Order: sequence, then C-alpha cells, then structure tokens
Amino acid sequence: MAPGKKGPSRRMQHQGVPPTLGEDESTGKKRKSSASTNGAIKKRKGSSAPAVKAAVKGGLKHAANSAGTGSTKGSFKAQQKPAVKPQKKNLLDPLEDDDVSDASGDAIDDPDAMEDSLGGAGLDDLDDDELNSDADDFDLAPSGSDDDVVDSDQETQQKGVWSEDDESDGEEALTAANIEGLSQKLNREQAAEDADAEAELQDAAMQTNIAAAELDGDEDEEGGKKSMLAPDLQLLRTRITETVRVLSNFKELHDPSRSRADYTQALLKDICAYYGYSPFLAEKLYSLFPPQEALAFFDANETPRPMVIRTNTLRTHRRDLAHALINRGVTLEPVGKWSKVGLQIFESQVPLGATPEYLAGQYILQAASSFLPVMALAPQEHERVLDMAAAPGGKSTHMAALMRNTGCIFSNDASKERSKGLIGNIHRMGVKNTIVCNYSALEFPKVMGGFDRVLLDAPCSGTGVIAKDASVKTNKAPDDFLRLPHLQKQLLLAAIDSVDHASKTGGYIVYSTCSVTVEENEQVVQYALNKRPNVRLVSTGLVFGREGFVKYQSKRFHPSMKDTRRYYPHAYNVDGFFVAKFKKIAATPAGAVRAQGSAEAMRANGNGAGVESEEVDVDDHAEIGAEEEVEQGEGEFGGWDDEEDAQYIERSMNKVLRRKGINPKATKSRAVQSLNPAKVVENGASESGNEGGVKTADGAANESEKEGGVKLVEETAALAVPLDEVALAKVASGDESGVPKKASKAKAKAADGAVAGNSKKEDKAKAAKKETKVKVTNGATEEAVEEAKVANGGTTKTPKKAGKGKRKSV
Ligand SMILES: C[S@@+](CC[C@H](N)C(=O)[O-])C[C@H]1O[C@@H](n2cnc3c(N)ncnc32)[C@H](O)[C@@H]1O
Repeated sequence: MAPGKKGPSRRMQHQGVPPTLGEDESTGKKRKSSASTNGAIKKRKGSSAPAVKAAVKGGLKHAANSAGTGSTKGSFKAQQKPAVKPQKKNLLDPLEDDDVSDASGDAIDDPDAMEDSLGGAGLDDLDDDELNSDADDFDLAPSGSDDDVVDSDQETQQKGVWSEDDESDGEEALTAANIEGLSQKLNREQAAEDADAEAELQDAAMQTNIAAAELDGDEDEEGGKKSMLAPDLQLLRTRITETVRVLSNFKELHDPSRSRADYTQALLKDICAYYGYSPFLAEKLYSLFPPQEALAFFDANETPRPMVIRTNTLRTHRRDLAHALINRGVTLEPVGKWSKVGLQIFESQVPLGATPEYLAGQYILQAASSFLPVMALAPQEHERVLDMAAAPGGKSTHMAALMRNTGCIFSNDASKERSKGLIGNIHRMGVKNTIVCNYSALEFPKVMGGFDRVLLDAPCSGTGVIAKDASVKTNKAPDDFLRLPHLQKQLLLAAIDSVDHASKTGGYIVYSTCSVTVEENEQVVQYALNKRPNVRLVSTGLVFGREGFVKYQSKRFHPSMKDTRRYYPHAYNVDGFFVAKFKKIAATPAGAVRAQGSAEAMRANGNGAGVESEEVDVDDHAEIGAEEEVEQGEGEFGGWDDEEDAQYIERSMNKVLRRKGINPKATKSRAVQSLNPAKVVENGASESGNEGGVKTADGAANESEKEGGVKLVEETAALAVPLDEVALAKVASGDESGVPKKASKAKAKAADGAVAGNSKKEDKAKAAKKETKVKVTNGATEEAVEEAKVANGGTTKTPKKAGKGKRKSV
C-alpha cells in the first residue's frame, strides 16, 4: 500500500488462494500479499513509518509555517487542527492495526519472508518432495515550535469557553423578554464561528493546493516555504506517474523547456518525499531500472513479500506437513514448481513460529529467495561444504537436508550472538552433519580449506529487503557502498581459495547477497574474476531470475556475467537477491594466497588452527601456483591489493563529492578524511574480521563502528575463536566424517556451543592479538602493527611497507 493510504489491516484481509510464487515475471505482480508474519508486520510497520513521520512532521511544519507567513496568531492556531489532524489519523491508523495483529509471535529462523509466482502448482504437487529428489531438480517551524502548537491549541479552547464576550453573556440574566434576543445572538455567533472554520478549512486546502502547484515543478519563490507544507501524497503520486510517463516517451511528451535531467531530478525528489528514501539511495536504486520499472520496484518495497516456510525433509515430507498445518487452520499452497520444499502461507490461525510441527523441526520460516543460493550450490551427499556466513542457518540447514545429513558442513559466522540462533536451528531441525564455527570468514582457508563447495551468503546493504527493513531507505551512506563491497571482495577471494579445484564431485562456489546494487554484486564478481583467473562463472541452474548486468552505466563486465542471476521484488515477488556460481578450475597460486596473508599466516602459525596438511595442501598449491604464476605473469594474479582498493575508494569518494558540488581537494581536511578509506580499513573490514564495518541486512549489523574502535576491535578479537573451541553440532550425532583431526579432538568441549578452556599458548596469542588490535585502532605506530602481526601469526593487516618486510622474512 502506498504510504498514507488507509485500508484494512493486511491481516484482516482474506487473501483467498492466489497463484503460487513462480518464475513468470509477468504474473509476479498479480498476486496479493499473504498472511502476515511478524517479519512481515514489522516490515510493513517499518516501511510506512518514515513516510508517515515525514508526512506528520510536514503537516506540523505546514501549520507553523502559516503563522510565519502572515496569519494572525489566532487564526494560525485555529488552522492547525483541520490542516494536520485528518492526515495524521489517516496515516497512523494502519499502524495501529498492525500493532494489534503483531501478536502472532513467529518468524524466528530466518529474517527473510517472501513471495513470487510461477503459477500452477496445487496441493497435488505436494508429493514432489525434495527428500526424494535431486538437489539439482529445482527447478518545523520558522517561528513556532511544537510547544507553540500545543499552546495554541489550549488558547483556542479557552477562547471558546472563557472569552470576555462569553463571560458578559453568561452574566446577563436570562429572562422571558430577552431569551429570544440572546438565542439569536448565540445563533449569529455560531454562524460566524462556522464561517471562520470554513474559511480556515479552505485556507488549509488552498495551501495544499499551493503545494500541489509547486509539485508541478514551479520554483519555490518564498525560499523554504515549499518544504514546510504537508506533502499531498495523492498529488505526489500523480506527479510521479506523470513524470515517469514523460520520461518513458521523452521525445514525444516532454516540455521543450525542460531537459531529461530536469525531469529525472524532479522525479527523484518526489520519490524521496513519497516513499521516504534518502536522495542518495533513491538515485542509486532508480538507476538500476528504466523509469517505469523503477517505480514498480519502489512500490514493491512498500508491500511485504508473502510468507513462506521450507519443509525440513530430514524430518517430514511436504505433503504431510501441509496436511498437518491445514488441520491447524493454515491456508497454504506449494510455493511454485521451482521448489519441492516451499509452502506459501496465505492465512494462519496459529503462530507459525510456535506450532508443534515447528517445534519438532519440520519446517523453518524462510524467504523464497533464500532457497535460491542453496539450490544453485546444489551440495551433494558425502561432500565437505563450507557455509562462510551461516547464521541464523536457513541455508546451512537446507544444505544439510539436500545432503541427507551425510558428509560434513562447516557452518561459520563471525557473530557469536547470531551463531547461537544457528546452533538452535541446527538442533531443532535434526541436522547432524554440521560443525558450527565462529571465525571471520576472512580467515579461510587458513582455518581450513579443500572444500567441495563453498557458499558465501555475504553480509550486505540489504537493498533487496527494504520491504522487510525500511531503515535501509535512510541509513545507507555512500561509504557503505565502498566498505561493504571491499569486504565482500575479500570474502569472495577467501571462498574461492577454500575450495578444492580437484574435487571429484564439486569445486563450486556460490556468492549471494540480498542486495540489488551493482557494487555489491557484479562488481564483486568481476573483481574475483580479475584476481582469480582459476575460476569461471557457470550457470546457476536456477529456472528463473534476470541475467546479471554485462553493462551498467559506464561499467563493462565479463560476458559470462549473464550467468549470474538477479531477483527483484516487483518482478518475482521475492526479496531482491543476487546469485553467482563459480567453478574453480585450477588451484589458486601461492602468490595469491600469500598476498592475502593466508599462506603466510599458516606458515608463521605453524599451520593455523585446525589445519591438517591433507586438508589444505599448501605446498601442492604453491607448486602449481608457481607454475601458473609464470604462465600468467606476475602481477596479473594475486590476492586483494589494499593500496589499489584504497585508490579506487578514494577516486569514488572524490566523484561523489564532485557530484555534490564539493571540491575534493578543498575538502581533503574534513569531508574526505572523515571517509578516509584507510580509516575504514582500520575500523572495519579488516584484519581478522570485518565485524566493525559490517552491517548485515538482517540485523547482524555490528554498530560498533559508530561506537568507537576499541570496543569494536575487542569484539573482533573475541570472535576469532579457534576451531577447537567451536560448537560442534555434529558431535551430538557422534558422526565424525569429514571433521579434521584437530577439530574432532575438541568435540566434547563444544557439543552445546560452550567454549571450553584454551591452551595457554592460544590464550596468550589471543590476549596479545586483542591488546595490539586496540592499539592499532587507537592510532598505533607501524611497529605496533608489526608487533600485532607477529602476535597474531601474521594475519593482522600491515601497512604495505611493514608488510613487505614481513613477507621478505617469510
Ligand atoms: C546475510 S547473513 C547470512 C544469512 C545466512 N546465510 C542464512 O541463510 O541464514 C550474513 C551473515 O554474515 C555474518 N558475517 C558478517 N561478517 C562476517 C565475516 N567477516 N565472516 C563471517 N561471517 C560474517 C553476519 O554475522 C551474518 O550472520
């Protein structure tokens, strides 16, 4: 629903049985939303709130502004009510509805909740159970403040009851002789009041009309007055639609006095006002689509995606689960032919996060788009698989089901807190082939390598899930789209380097985000292709989704980028998502790994925690890598290069500043420095973790970058728990297949996720690491950095100079 529109609570609406989620874009928009979930409710609440707040605030400003523009004090006060109140009520009522309907108390597992269409699948399809199928089958105010507003309200009331006129009237004795006269007088006064009220209403309406006229693109003559008027959402909408219409057929329809840029500028302004986006993000998202489609995208972000559950085929069959839930009064349908385990929920009498079936682990609440990366990865039975950023476990548990609890999954997440949810889901869902670890994924493959497949469901900006988290509309800044991609690139290289190219069954890496920006998707993939020529993009095998960009603005990507897949809420009624699948065709050269500090770290560490030579055959890689390095020539092939990245980041920052009319050189001292990429590296996406810099779409955000570096780095250090201290969910089953020797030794310690005692050596190293990292963040010298590196086994990021020295000594 567009902001400001009033309607019955979504929960109250009977949805009937809409077509199922699917692959057909053309049908994607026909479906109405389904039963609310907590997630969906929160999302809707969140998505309306900024616009509502803005509108209400705007309304107050509007009223106050009238006072500042010539109204008498009295009339200003009297005007406020009609000008503000109706709109306030209109806008807030739906939120109240939502609050009431928020009682269902579910949505625990995956913050994702979704929708889409592919038509056709009915309950008859329920026996297409994934258990029996192949994983690959998937197919204010100038003069007035708020206080003034309150005062004026009170004064208006007083005048009505205790004005001098009233007092004298009240004292005049009521007699038979004067009763008629007094009555007439009262009538006259009443009529005068009514006329005043009417005039005020008209005045208020006229002001709205003034706003409307201004919406037509007229320049604001009174400087600032325009922005203080309440936005008339209906008029805004009309103007947005009209501007889009002109932009879609510019040649024929445009006013010759206005350029395309003028229209676009005006449209973006309206989009920000109507939907509540920051100008920066509105432009970024708008630029992904033609105007008409951009509008559909922004609209789709105002509506929650349908709720979907994924059947846990380790515990039940979809048909059985469907029947059990139908018996509890749940209206559902298969999600679409593309999934054999998804059920779309249209209505539920029971909280879906607390049914006996849920508690028994028969399903997980999971957005449809979250199925896709796992389907693309297609893990096979008996394989060794790494889920690099796994919490809260929606994808790990899906992988376990596809692998029928065989082989071994390493489910890693840098957030200890979120890892608890991951462990909970693993236990609830009867997953027994999974080891939970708590590293920054940047530490891989130092921690362990040689995997058959790796999933990197990367921390991202969340621009694909705005319907779920409306704060994304305003809380993203340009540097987020530098910092996050920087981290994502590093993580992706680590993912590639963790895969065994010689795997008999695999050798695949899937990279996914719930973001739609090019910076976090195609650019990251392209970076990996540049830095790791030993990987190729391959088909995801997913039956729907748009091709990734090969061209975007002035950027050109490798033609194989067509193999990647983009998902949009307006196109498929699923969360915005991106999926890329790589095949590793040769070992990563040692030089490249060394450039990341991994191989180097391994040696300095005497072969890092949990690493067994047969699992990561460093020497083997080194040998093959050396050959390849000769073939490819030095410098063409390597790990990430912070200096190079820093230059890209600075160039990008300068561009942004120039676009804003700021001279980057002139601002070097402040604006640029405040966004200094070096600072970003120190504070965030660096060293053994990205934690300081990472905000994840689903709330895994580590806000500590705002809280100061010390806390952040302490957390970072604490997160780097060696594998021996890891929660070994697998232990519960006694199954040790695929567990490295060191890891399996520690199993008893970690069965319940508790961290058992460390060896003294590890404690010392950790303490030194923590201490030194704090120093570094506080502006430590190169020596301290170097010292940190030594204490840390070489993993701390070192200034290039120091780094070189260290490398020489290796
Ligand atoms: C998109 S969420 C993952 C969702 C998960 N794959 C699922 O399906 O349930 C991203 C995760 O990355 C984690 N994360 C952030 N930085 C990380 C890092 N450097 N290493 C590993 N995990 C990281 C966050 O804690 C968050 O849980």
